[in-house]
Amino acid sequence: KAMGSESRQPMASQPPAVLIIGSGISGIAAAQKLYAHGFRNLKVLEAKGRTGGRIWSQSYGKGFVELGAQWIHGPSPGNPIYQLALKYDLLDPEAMTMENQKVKVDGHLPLFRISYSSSGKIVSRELVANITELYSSWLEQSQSVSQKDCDPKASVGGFLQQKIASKEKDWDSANKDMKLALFKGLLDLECCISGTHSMNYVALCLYGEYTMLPGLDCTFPGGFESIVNQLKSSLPNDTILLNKTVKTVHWNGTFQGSDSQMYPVQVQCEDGETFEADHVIVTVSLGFLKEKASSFLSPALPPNKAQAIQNVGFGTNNKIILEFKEPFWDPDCKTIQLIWEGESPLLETKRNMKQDWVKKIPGFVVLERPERIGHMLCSFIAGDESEYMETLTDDEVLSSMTALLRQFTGNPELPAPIHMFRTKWHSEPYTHGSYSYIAVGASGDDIDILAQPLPNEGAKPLQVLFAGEATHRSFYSTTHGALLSGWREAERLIGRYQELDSLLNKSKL
Ligand SMILES: Cc1cc2nc3c(=O)[nH]c(=O)nc-3n(C[C@H](O)[C@H](O)[C@H](O)COP(=O)(O)OP(=O)(O)OC[C@H]3O[C@@H](n4cnc5c(N)ncnc54)[C@H](O)[C@@H]3O)c2cc1C
Repeated sequence: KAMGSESRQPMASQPPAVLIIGSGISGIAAAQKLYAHGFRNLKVLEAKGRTGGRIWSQSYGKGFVELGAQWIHGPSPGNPIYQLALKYDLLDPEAMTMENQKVKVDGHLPLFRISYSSSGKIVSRELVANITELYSSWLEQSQSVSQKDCDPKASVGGFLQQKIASKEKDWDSANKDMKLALFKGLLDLECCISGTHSMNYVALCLYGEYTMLPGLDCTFPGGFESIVNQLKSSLPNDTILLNKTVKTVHWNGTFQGSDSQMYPVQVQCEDGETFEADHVIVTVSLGFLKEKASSFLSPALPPNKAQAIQNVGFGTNNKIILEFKEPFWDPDCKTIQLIWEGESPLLETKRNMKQDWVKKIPGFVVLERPERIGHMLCSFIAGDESEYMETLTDDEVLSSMTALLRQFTGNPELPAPIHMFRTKWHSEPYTHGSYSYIAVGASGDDIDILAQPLPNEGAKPLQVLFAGEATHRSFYSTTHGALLSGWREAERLIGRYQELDSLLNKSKL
């Protein structure tokens, strides 16, 4: 008998077979919730040799270096990652205080602790503070643009450029160039936050759809992966199959399983192994779907879903993490800003990638817990320059970064870093970028369409379900959005079987 049909057996006598593709936080969260609700015929198929996906904590020294997600964004009661981290006691005491949870950041950029210019000078703190304040207020305005009066072709970059251009006229020539360079750096930083090449790609009308939670961002002393490991520990050991790359999800079919039962879905792996199932939850990244959607599902996705995959944006943000024998920054310094003189957000500059890719780096974050991991600076770089950086050798990146720091600190003798980590999220074939954003031309509905299961109705509904950060309308691009999307799809299945079980019980009365 085909499983998943209206007449299927209740859970207790015939557990539905559920496959989850991907062991990132969304896949693990879906598995954990389903297992907790009695789903015992459950497998997670993961292409890589590790779980966690874009949560990737590399053990180093006596601590961890985060190659993927780093901060709990908005650690407060509304953030499920934070709530779980509290439950499992995974945070430092200061991250658990009420004061921390109440801080309202509202997208305001923290002021960089020290700002160097490309001519090796320290830029006045007052100037940096003024420009950062102005920029943050415009950014806040861009988040509250009314959708009703908004031109659908407008971008956040365009909105900010207009604001800058309108102020530029009043600036005297003495520090006009420095102000423009400061704005350019802040826009480059915004590209890292949004995971895009240019803020001109990010839709203005929907910028406010992303919901920012209160709370001062915090990190996991035992690595972000400690939360994945906690959730994973509730599953039997043989639930997650690593190095199991899914090639095609065949749905709307009739496939015989090894138990001789018939199933509507068959998942075919790259190594030739097949798995039959009643339901598959696809949690692969939007980057992977953009690349592979046409062959990943058979029959192909309905046109509205294929279009939504194209419409929603997905870009690259990478980290370059440098370890120094001794810090050249002050003990209380948490961030270092780089300001490229001569750059302007109002000029479209043609880049010579080989020499100019570093110009996209807005600065550094000083990594916490140096007593465990050494003296580390982490820089971020987004967009085409970031993807170009991935093509360079480690030696090339390291020597460019050393030269960059020597130039900006004005110290040609600055010792070179002793170690470097850098990510290549665009070249990762099972991620193909970093995270999603709402691109110009997309609508919030596109995200909802991405999340819609297939088919939605009929005799065998919910064969293919979709989770992952890009399917969460207000928390896309984050770990909490990913987690909630996994729970959402698990609950969709749980609800379905509760309905069927109650129908069956009624018919027995
Ligand atoms: C550099 C960087 C910094 C970030 N910083 C933060 C941060 O500070 N805070 C925050 O909240 N978020 C941050 N994020 C975003 C966050 O990491 C992601 O939103 C979240 O981890 C995504 O989880 P997911 O389960 O949706 O996807 P993933 O973690 O990508 O999981 C999908 C899984 O599917 C697997 N897969 C793909 N294709 C196949 C296939 N064909 N067969 C089998 N398996 C497959 C992948 O290998 C992967 O393990 C950051 C991301 C990056 C890249």
